[in-house]
Amino acid sequence: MSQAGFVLEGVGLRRGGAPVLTDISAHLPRGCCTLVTGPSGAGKSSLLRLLNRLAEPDTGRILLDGRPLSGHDPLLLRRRVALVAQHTALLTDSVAGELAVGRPALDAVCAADLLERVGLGACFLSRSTEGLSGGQVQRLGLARALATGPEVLLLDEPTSALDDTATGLVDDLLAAFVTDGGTAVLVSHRTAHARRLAGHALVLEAGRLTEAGDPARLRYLAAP
Ligand SMILES: Nc1ncnc2c1ncn2[C@@H]1O[C@H](COP(=O)(O)OP(=O)(O)OP(=O)(O)O)[C@@H](O)[C@H]1O
Repeated sequence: MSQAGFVLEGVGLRRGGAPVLTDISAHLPRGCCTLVTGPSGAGKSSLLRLLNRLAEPDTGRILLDGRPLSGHDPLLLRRRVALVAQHTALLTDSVAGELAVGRPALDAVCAADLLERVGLGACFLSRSTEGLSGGQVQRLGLARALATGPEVLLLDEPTSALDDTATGLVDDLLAAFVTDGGTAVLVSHRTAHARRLAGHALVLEAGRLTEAGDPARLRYLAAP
């Protein structure tokens, strides 16, 4: 029987003539938050981009619920598997416009609710994107991803520009997303994330998978 969630089989990726990911085999279960951690440059963001076909592996393959990702239409896949990038690229000049990128038919009540959930508040709905702070743009990126109603959220350091209060709010939102049956893949350096959110963790070092399993048992996360 196929495994629910993502399965990576011998995945390799090269960039600029050098290996970025080498022979990664792993399971990222459905209905769970998987933390992807490891040192800077280990290949975490590159791995995330493979999961919604923003990049394609050079070797091996990735399955989602038993079906090769290469057989999924990339645009349809990205509605189900939404990426919140490390640095959100704004695509319009208004907050409402950004949310509509994710779901054009989004009504004002739902849009206001999304902004509340990420801690921006409904008052942001009438704002221009000009002048938003880094932390506000980061939360708008998360709201934009949630607007599509994704099954899977891919999150690349989603709280790197946030203070402790806003980080706690985003963590609560992610925990609720997973409790409601969603699947999350979270790239983070913060071990607090592992303790609070992750049911499973992968450690990448120099493009290789060096540990996988219960975050509480991983050597990398136990290091001071
Ligand atoms: N398009 C590219 N061309 C050349 N090298 C690349 C490209 N994309 C990624 N790399 C290299 O691949 C390696 C992994 O990058 P990646 O951004 O995936 O790491 P990361 O673990 O997410 O790092 P960080 O924690 O610093 O964000 C790095 O050495 C990076 O320079």
